[in-house]
Amino acid sequence: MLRVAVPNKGVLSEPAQTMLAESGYRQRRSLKDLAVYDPENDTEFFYLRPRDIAIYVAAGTLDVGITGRDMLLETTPTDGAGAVAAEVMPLGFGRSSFRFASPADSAIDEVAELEGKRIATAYPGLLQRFLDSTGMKAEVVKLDGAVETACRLGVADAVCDVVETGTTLRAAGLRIIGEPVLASEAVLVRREGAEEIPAVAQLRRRLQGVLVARRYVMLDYDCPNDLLARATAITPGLEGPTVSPLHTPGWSAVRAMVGKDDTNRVMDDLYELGARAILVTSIAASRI
Ligand SMILES: Nc1ncnc2c1ncn2[C@@H]1O[C@H](COP(=O)(O)OP(=O)(O)OP(=O)(O)O)[C@@H](O)[C@H]1O
Ligand SMILES: O=P(O)(O)OC[C@H]1O[C@H](OP(=O)(O)OP(=O)(O)O)[C@H](O)[C@@H]1O
Ligand SMILES: [Mg+2]
Repeated sequence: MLRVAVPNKGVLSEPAQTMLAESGYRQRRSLKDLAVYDPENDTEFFYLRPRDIAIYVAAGTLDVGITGRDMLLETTPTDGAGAVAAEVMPLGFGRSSFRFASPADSAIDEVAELEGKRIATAYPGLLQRFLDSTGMKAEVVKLDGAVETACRLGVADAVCDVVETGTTLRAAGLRIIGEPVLASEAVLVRREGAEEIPAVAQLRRRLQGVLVARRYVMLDYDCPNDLLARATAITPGLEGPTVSPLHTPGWSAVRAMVGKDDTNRVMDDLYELGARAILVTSIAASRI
């Protein structure tokens, strides 16, 4: 049986469950469910705090888990002793960055000026690792959340926190300083060195299938044969586009996968070239 850890709360919880459901796994019906068994896939899902997930996976009590890259690194010991969890694949949601910010009216506007200052964070391990790697000395003030308020209340001179839109920072009168310490997103984690088992390989393929279905669309168009070489250079597809003859002599039908973000540019380019009947359809699921 495969045992999988899923975030039970927070911003990662719902998208993680949606992705697993789209991958064909049964998910919990009620927010109160602590675990769910999916008999069809012989897989049990455990709903745990994202901060704890890498710990269960490193211990080997659960085979794989979904958590944030920042949470994984925060809970990974750096002393080299004992088993650790490692990132297997990024999952494309829960994107955020971990970065420094200081009060907009303060004199601290560069990372180097944090030397000797008090920095509040809910990720003391990540912050300490950054300080050690740069040789900076600063006092790490460990908080549990709502870190943005720490400067206003006088317990810190700056913060190092999770930023997505920056709304929370701005509302607290803070401004970003320096480059991100880490770019994070939800990731699938597995015990480092664990042997590959078929159930994990299947889960990975299914998650990859959802990622592809989300990132690509299917593009169909009709193209005069003398333009085929140029048209298929615009839509190379993954392995290569499917080209079939149209009933009308001198024309072909072309089918290729295209990155979702590129769809309109590609359609414009094809139309200008002379392709017609350009249609886009979404992909519901895939195995690549
Ligand atoms: N606004 C956000 N947008 C995207 N990802 C975020 C956002 N806030 C947090 N995250 C990510 O979600 C993960 C877990 O954060 P979450 O807020 O769920 O846990 P927490 O802060 O430890 O717990 P809680 O907020 O329940 O006290 C982290 O990997 C973090 O990078
Ligand atoms: O840049 P933004 O889009 O504003 O998002 C970032 C905020 O979201 C998270 O807070 P959360 O709601 O998890 O509260 P917490 O600080 O108590 O963890 C994070 O800790 C930031 O505070
Ligand atoms: Mg939070």
